[in-house]
Amino acid sequence: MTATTTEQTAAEKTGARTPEAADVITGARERIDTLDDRIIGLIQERMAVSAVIQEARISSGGRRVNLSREMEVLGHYREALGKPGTALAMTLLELCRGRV
Ligand SMILES: O=C(O)C(=O)C[C@]1(C(=O)O)C=C[C@@H](O)C=C1
Repeated sequence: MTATTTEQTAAEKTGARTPEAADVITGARERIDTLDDRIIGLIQERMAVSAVIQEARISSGGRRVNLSREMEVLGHYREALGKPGTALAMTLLELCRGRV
């Protein structure tokens, strides 16, 4: 690429060394972008449901956080995804807690 142009070839964008590999990667990246949009939508839906629970608990006089339930959620993700699942669940709980 020269200093005067910002256009990249498919191979440069994907890191592939052949046009065939570049096509595979470009198609798979589109699927990943679609999956990421769905995952983000599901996370936003989870945040809204979690807010309903926390609101009900707080307005009934309870606490926002329920640690025993958080342990169940962490265990669920760890069983499905291993150690990184725990980190993912902690991030999800951080996103979901304290929005009420
Ligand atoms: O299940 C609950 O009791 C919730 O409040 C939901 C939730 C969650 O987002 O999973 C959020 C906060 C609590 O500390 C525990 C879990």
